[in-house]
Amino acid sequence: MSQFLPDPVLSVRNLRLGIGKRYEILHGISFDILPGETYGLVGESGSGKSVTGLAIMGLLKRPLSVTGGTIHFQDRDLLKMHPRERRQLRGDRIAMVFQEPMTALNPLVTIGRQIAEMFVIHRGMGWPEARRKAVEALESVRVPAPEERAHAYPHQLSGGMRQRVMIAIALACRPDLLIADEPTTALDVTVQAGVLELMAELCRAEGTAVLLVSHDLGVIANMCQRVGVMDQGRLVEEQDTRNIFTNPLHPYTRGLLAARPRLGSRTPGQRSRLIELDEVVNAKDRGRDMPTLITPRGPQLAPETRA
Ligand SMILES: Nc1ncnc2c1ncn2[C@@H]1O[C@H](COP(=O)(O)OP(=O)(O)OP(=O)(O)O)[C@@H](O)[C@H]1O
Repeated sequence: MSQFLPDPVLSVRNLRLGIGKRYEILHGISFDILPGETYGLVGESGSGKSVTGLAIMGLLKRPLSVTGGTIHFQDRDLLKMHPRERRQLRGDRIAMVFQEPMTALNPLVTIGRQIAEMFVIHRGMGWPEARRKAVEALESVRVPAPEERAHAYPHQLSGGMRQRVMIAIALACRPDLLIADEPTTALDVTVQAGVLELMAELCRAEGTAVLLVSHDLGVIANMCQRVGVMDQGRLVEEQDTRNIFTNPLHPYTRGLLAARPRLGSRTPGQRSRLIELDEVVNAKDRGRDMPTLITPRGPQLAPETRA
């Protein structure tokens, strides 16, 4: 790294994933994330964004496995770590927010207890103190009446509230890296912006680096300083976010931008919530606060738009 840049919190080099040796899914991708930076991974469905996040977390499931490359987290090679050490790191220094909180939360355990568990497991607190911290954590993600809500089960909350709980769990131990995989895709468009803004605000306050996986260029434009574009298991372009929208270099990126949904194609209800990407980029250029832009699930590229 240059002498002007801090050491990356995460450094992925030539990462390969496959099903056995025969079928390769990631063909050697490399990227760094700096402390406090939000780095976006964008690409159409099946391009390999989620498996990249899962590989970093050490949560790949068979038949998928890492077949080559390195993943360094604060100078430690995650792939060479003992599984026990890696488990300790997970939830503590590296945390993840998934797309669908219902699959990540335990339906049989109150949300207060699920948050408190983080403090018990990773901070060695007793339950009474951990419960108090859990209520504070609910307060920090702006869940109303946190004392009462701590006794609720996941199914008793709305989708937006459940995602806030997921964020509270993920950020409980103030991780250095948060992996957020389509954190708002399952939510109503009206709820998405609030949850994203909250996540950004909390991460900014703690200096947490974020790997944001999204198919949604609007979300990437709003949230990320740099972006990597994935296509069929390859990172085909990496740029500062503003440049990727004003000067996309790779034909695939140009296709992705050209295929983004336009305002004219939306329903009137959605239109009132949406602002064109160009407006976001222009706002960035003028150095004023960015308008909020959220788009529904992204387009699939037609084969002719590929490189
Ligand atoms: N458990 C699995 N077994 C076999 N192949 C898998 C498995 N999980 C993912 N894949 C394959 O890996 C590739 C990348 O999938 P991945 O889920 O990372 O894509 P993505 O870019 O995150 O897409 P999406 O936005 O739809 O989640 C796809 O070809 C997918 O079919």
